[in-house]
Amino acid sequence: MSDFDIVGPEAIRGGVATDAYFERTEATLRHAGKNPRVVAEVTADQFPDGDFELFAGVKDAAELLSGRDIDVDAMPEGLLFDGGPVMRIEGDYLDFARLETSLLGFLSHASGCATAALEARAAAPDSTVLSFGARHVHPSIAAMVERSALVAGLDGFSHVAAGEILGKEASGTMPHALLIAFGRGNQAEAFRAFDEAVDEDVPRVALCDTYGDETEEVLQAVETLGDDLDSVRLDTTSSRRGDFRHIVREVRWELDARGHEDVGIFVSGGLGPAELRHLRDVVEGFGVGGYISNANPVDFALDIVEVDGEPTAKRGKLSGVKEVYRTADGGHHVALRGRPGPTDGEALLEPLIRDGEVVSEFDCDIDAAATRAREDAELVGFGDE
Ligand SMILES: O=P(O)(O)OC[C@H]1O[C@H](OP(=O)(O)OP(=O)(O)O)[C@H](O)[C@@H]1O
Repeated sequence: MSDFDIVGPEAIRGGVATDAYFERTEATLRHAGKNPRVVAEVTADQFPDGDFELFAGVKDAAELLSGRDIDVDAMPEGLLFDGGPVMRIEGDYLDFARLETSLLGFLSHASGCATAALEARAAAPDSTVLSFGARHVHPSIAAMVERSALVAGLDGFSHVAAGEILGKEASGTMPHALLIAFGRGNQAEAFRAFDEAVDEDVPRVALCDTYGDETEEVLQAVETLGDDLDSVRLDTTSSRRGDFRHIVREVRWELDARGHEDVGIFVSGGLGPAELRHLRDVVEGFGVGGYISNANPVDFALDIVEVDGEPTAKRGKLSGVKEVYRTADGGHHVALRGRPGPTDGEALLEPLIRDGEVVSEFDCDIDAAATRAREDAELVGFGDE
């Protein structure tokens, strides 16, 4: 026994992280002396249908595709898509055939998590929303989950190692395990020890649902930490939840009644967009886990659409090299490259790789992607009820 069952960066970069049929394809084409010049496009749906999703995973895709003798164009991370290509690769087929498996994995999974995170963001635009879902997925993809959440505009995330990769600090306060380690009836002791132990810049957020009634544990936290208490978190287990909104409002009432209007209320545990809409006016923030980390990957495919300059495609797919456009009214349009697009349309695909190098103007910054996502989501009306 040794090591974890994880496909590592070198296998991905080297193209070993591929489906076996690409190895057979390479062998067959080489045997036949064929290596056509192709254009291939990554698409989910062929035609727009009004169902937008958020594009993510481009930074890792660029890392995978760089250093190859191919040209790549892509939508920047953080734009929304609805039919037509999000990425286009042009080159000799054997230069990228075996990369399809990892390429689609990078884009599909990240875009699925980012889209779910954007649904959460849109459901509570004025609340703090944190990503808590790393615990539900394989640790090797935690940074992908947290990055996708940030691209969607979430305010933070919980995973420490992901934070080191992303250059951002993870946030979090206390689990039930801390309260249980101090023992039933000793919540005040736990809150006090936490306050003494952790750095001053860590918000004092007391978890108030471990053994007793939420209101009682909240009042214990207030009595213990006084003005140092920043917020309380209610993670009431589903079997005891009843009317969660009522519980939250009761806690708010009792805090206010004692002059603690400034103590925020955070909630977590099994929350998705519907729950966020239901609670957003009575809490300051949410921890959202599985709704984001367990999201279905987007069903991207890579299809050859041109061979040696001639349009072609498997049936069900559209032949020819395409452009996608965003119009001023938030429309998403697909048209053949070189044909007129919509008059007020902005072409969305940008050069990503030329001569094997990632083009310096292509922006893979997380914060810039989040800004794009916010603006584009507003333009296309994502999440409007
Ligand atoms: O339900 P999700 O949206 O996926 O949220 C992820 C987790 O965040 C909360 O954990 P907490 O730290 O309170 O859990 P603990 O009981 O392990 O302390 C909640 O109980 C969930 O288990």
